[in-house]
Amino acid sequence: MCNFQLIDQAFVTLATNDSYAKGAMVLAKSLRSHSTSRKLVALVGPHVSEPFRNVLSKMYDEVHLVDVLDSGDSAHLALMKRPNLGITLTKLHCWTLTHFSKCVFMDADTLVLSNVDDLFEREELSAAPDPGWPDCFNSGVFVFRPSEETYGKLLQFCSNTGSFDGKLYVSCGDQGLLNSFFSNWATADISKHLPFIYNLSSIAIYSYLPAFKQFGSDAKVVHFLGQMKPWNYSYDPETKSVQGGSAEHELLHPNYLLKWWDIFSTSVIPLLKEQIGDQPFLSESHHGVDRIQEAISHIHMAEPLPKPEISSEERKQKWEQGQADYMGIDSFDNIKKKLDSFLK
Ligand SMILES: O=c1ccn([C@@H]2O[C@H](COP(=O)(O)OP(=O)(O)O[C@H]3O[C@H](CO)[C@@H](O)[C@H](O)[C@H]3O)[C@@H](O)[C@H]2O)c(=O)[nH]1
Ligand SMILES: [Mn+2]
Repeated sequence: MCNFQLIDQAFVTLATNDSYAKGAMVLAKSLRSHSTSRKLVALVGPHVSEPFRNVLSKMYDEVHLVDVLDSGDSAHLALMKRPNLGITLTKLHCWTLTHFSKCVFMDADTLVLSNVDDLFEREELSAAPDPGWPDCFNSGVFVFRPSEETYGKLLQFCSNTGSFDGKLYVSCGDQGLLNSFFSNWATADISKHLPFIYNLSSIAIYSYLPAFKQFGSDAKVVHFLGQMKPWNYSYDPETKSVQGGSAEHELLHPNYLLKWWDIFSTSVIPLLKEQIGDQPFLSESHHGVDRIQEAISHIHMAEPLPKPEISSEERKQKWEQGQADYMGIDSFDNIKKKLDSFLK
């Protein structure tokens, strides 16, 4: 393969805040340690703090600030019509990276377990099936060709779709949007179906354990899909153990969660320390809102904070976005209880 092709192609990710930026850092490190020959590009939103941006700049070949509110293009217009499209529109910006001929988008909550440069042999739009509805692709890993024309069409599609039904408050994830846009993915061309091992989501481990036991060791990319992200847990580097979930996190993420934390603590924390000095990086609870929650929980001493109640409509929406609360209300035990009550 000639050199030109290598610098002409890139892995692209997105982070709109410091938490997802941590994910992007681990992703970059995992791509590099499996010797990718492609460029690494991060799209960041304006809420990513400067120290985090600096670290991203060290790990990525290019870091692009995407401020949809400030873009002055049709993305801005689409946002005016549908305010909940913020992060989705930021993700769509990857199509504007036209100095590359082909790219692979990877969610910031993915982790590479072996070299996946062969993905660049695929065409737009290649992706793996979504575990929840396999006739849809999961938009956590996909191959695409940057193009102003496609970008324009996507924005057009985005601002038109849904506007006729007046439900402007309904949040619109990029996955639904991309599946509607690339609507013949399920049937048109099997070469655009990536094997599931290129986007193994934790939810599949949970729903088809025997298959995971058989094929899990072939996984090339793991995707921490859902509400609990690796950075929401805490880590003890002495014992190399992860805390914060219930026993089910063992089932949900097995060793992948440990792998994520191992990379984060050995390769990312030192870079963050250079920027912001010593901080308790081994747990998210020391940042922002969580810090306040932590302070309150100290006042109540040993009493754990009750989880905020969520309405069944909100819960349904979260399920629809692939964000079931597996550690809490949607735990295996609770689901089993519900099923048992139906079967009685
Ligand atoms: O506040 C946010 C939220 C998301 N992201 C980025 O957007 C991606 C998708 O969000 P994520 O929380 O990873 O969603 P998932 O839990 O993976 O859920 C699903 O639903 C999303 C919305 O449709 C799709 O983007 C995902 O690919 C799909 O797996 C992230 O990885 C980040 O790259 C941010 O930068 N900031
Ligand atoms: Mn994801």
